[in-house]
Amino acid sequence: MIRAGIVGGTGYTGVELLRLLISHPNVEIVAITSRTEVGIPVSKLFPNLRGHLDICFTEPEPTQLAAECDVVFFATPHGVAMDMVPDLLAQNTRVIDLSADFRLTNPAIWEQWYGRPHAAPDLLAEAVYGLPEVNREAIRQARLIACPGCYPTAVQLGFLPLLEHQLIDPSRLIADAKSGASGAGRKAALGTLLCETGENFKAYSVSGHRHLPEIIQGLQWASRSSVDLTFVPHLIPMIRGIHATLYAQLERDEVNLQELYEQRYAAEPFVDVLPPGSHPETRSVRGNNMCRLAIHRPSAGNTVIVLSVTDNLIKGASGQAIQNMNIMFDQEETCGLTHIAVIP
Ligand SMILES: NC(=O)C1=CN([C@@H]2O[C@H](COP(=O)(O)OP(=O)(O)OC[C@H]3O[C@@H](n4cnc5c(N)ncnc54)[C@H](OP(=O)(O)O)[C@@H]3O)[C@@H](O)[C@H]2O)C=CC1
Ligand SMILES: CC(=O)N[C@@H](CCC(=O)OP(=O)(O)O)C(=O)O
Repeated sequence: MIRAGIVGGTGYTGVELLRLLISHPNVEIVAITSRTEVGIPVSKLFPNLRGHLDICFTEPEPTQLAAECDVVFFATPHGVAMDMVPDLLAQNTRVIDLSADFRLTNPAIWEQWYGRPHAAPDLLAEAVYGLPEVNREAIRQARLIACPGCYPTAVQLGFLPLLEHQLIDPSRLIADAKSGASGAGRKAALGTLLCETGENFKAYSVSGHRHLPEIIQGLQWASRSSVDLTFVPHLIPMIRGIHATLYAQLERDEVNLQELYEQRYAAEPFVDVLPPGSHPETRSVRGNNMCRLAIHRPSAGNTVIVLSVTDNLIKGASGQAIQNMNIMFDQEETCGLTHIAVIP
């Protein structure tokens, strides 16, 4: 059995980790932390877990977690994991961080976007970016995984095949992305109140979102050249789901793009390339770990449009984290992740 702990168990990615890990046959959840709910049974806060998990929240304490756990998931805001991870690694506990603390390899860029110096810059070179479709072999050996952000997952999976084959102009990429409100987490915030998000639609952080450097870093690894991206996130009045519409300009058109995508992702259990002419829907991935893609080339012109949908809390966060754990601990990669999306 893999003994798993979760730091930040009262948030949305935390409760998704719990829901998914409970149905994993080879995982025992041994610790779940909260600073505010210590001693409270998990099922009191999350009624969906009643009858499935009988443990209480405890303080986030690295020595205790290291003693109890083979792997610790951080489902905490940025800036928390980087203070605790060195202690856990020193005691041979592996770490899967859902926050952005270890996603950017350059500490100066991290400081620029997250507004404080990085507390564990020595670990940035060791951390493995946890996008299995790119880094599977490195993930297998890793002690520390930096799970990709929700937007970066949807955008990178959509652009990768085009960039890996140098088919598009890497200086003219556009990602027009929409997210449900759970992407902002469970903390109380005016902007995610029902009366603020319902029957409303808006762009935000257009002049610069902290996912921009992360997406560019990943796309540059794929293209092995400099990349320029216009990234515009939007908040849509739904709870879960990301829909990214990606635009690129073809520079070579001898390749059948549908076949390229089908071949690139043929062996990937969680990337589904839809038939030509499809329009993927967020509800087709709601509650599951899939990224569904469709490729369009309007009027057979030079503009390629890729549509990419994920559930921000699953392939965009907790499901991808468990996919990484499965790879690290020699489990079947799909173990605990085979739920079918919920419609309606
Ligand atoms: N929501 C999403 O769609 C996605 C989120 N992420 C990332 O995952 C992480 C978690 O996100 P999400 O679940 O939405 O966030 P929430 O705000 O819903 O939950 C945050 C959790 O962290 C705990 N926490 C907050 N501060 C601290 C601290 N200083 N020390 C220890 N625990 C702390 C909180 O518990 P308590 O206050 O009880 O201690 C709470 O359980 C974030 O970094 C987020 O950016 C990544 C991809 C997608
Ligand atoms: C709708 C919404 O607010 N989404 C969040 C991003 C989601 C996320 O959690 O990304 P990180 O892991 O990088 O924090 C935002 O735009 O800040």
